[in-house]
Amino acid sequence: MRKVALLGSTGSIGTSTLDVVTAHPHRLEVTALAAGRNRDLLRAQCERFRPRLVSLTRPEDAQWLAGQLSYRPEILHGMDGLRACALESGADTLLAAVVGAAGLASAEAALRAGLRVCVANKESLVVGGALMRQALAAGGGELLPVDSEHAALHQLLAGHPPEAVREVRITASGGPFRDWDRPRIEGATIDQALNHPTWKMGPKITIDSATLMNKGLEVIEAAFLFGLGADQIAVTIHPQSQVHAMAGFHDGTYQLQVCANDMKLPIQYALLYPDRLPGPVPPYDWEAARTWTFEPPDLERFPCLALAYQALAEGGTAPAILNAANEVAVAAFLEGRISFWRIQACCGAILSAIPAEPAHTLDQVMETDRRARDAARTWILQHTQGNP
Ligand SMILES: NC(=O)C1=CN([C@@H]2O[C@H](COP(=O)(O)OP(=O)(O)OC[C@H]3O[C@@H](n4cnc5c(N)ncnc54)[C@H](OP(=O)(O)O)[C@@H]3O)[C@@H](O)[C@H]2O)C=CC1
Ligand SMILES: CC(=O)[C@@H](O)[C@H](O)COP(=O)(O)O
Ligand SMILES: [Mn+2]
Repeated sequence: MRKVALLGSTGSIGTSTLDVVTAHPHRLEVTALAAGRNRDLLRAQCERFRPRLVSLTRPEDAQWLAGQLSYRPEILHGMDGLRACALESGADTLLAAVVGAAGLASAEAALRAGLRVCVANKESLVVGGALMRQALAAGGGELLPVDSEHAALHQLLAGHPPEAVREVRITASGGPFRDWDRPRIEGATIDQALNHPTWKMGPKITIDSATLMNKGLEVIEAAFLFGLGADQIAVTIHPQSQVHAMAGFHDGTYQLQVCANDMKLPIQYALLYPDRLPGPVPPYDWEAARTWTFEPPDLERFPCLALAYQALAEGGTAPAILNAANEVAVAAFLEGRISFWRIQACCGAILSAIPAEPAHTLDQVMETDRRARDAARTWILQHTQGNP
């Protein structure tokens, strides 16, 4: 029986993870659940899964929850609560599904403690990828990707020596603006940007998909997960989201990974690895007629992808700087404070303004994250007085 601490249980990945757990009652058990502010959903999840440790962001919500439950788990809050859920619930597995850099410290701590860490929270690898790998080496546990493209690569690269691989390709749907011209993209509304063509996800990653920053973050994520250089990781636009990644070998051939666009598949892959069991998603329907198309990305209309390659090439804290600027800019866009096009402008400005340094410690990386967030907030104030 695998004992799972689930951080980010109230989100899109979190709820899909609980569907996977429900489908495998003899293999998976929840020992801890952590959420941000959605206390009503967390309360229902607690009654259903009875974790012994629970956490919410705010102390007042933790106190509220304590008065609501029909049993008495330990209820904590804040970053300490996330960390305790990872380390002190008796879990041997962490499913890291918090959104943003807020998920880094708990994922790193779980790796250092030797857990199996299943990472959906790509920002933790972008911000602290080198530190996560050090923690993995020190703890002797496992790091398994949940992001669909990286779970696909994990499957494709298994059994191939690194020297056999010429390149990997991750696919991108292209987002809702794939065939829009630049003036139209510049003025895109919040609702238009949240209208993802193929995946139902949380708001932050959905905006990242619309700018293609999601694919940029995923290029950096792949570099840390698989020890690849920027020149070995390419992006192909595939609007149907059925092929998730490709491995290209030196003889010129490719292997592709195909499955339905349902995150329960990579979640189950990571939780049950190496076992492959029937789960909540039916086998792929090859009897249905399909058309798959592939095209290169357009960096002029989607400059965030180029910024991510730039940050990966600079190395050190550059990916953390880019991620912090992006988190601030996406939040500002979702609050109607900046236009869609300013997301990339803000990210580019902050990446250029703050010099990258070698990333030695978690504290140093988080301090860089704080500085970059402050700089992004200032940039937004300076560039948007009365004009998003
Ligand atoms: N959704 C998807 O299909 C995919 C997502 N990912 C990645 O997985 C991660 C989660 O994405 P997704 O599920 O879509 O996002 P959601 O916005 O749907 O969920 C985010 C979760 O994180 C919680 N949370 C946010 N901030 C904190 C915090 N400071 N402390 C504790 N919990 C917090 C939220 O709690 P609450 O809602 O209670 O406030 C919620 O449970 C992201 O990094 C994303 O990039 C990767 C591939 C696919
Ligand atoms: C499901 C998943 O892994 C997401 O990261 C997805 O890839 C987002 O869609 P885009 O391909 O549009 O970025
Ligand atoms: Mn993905």
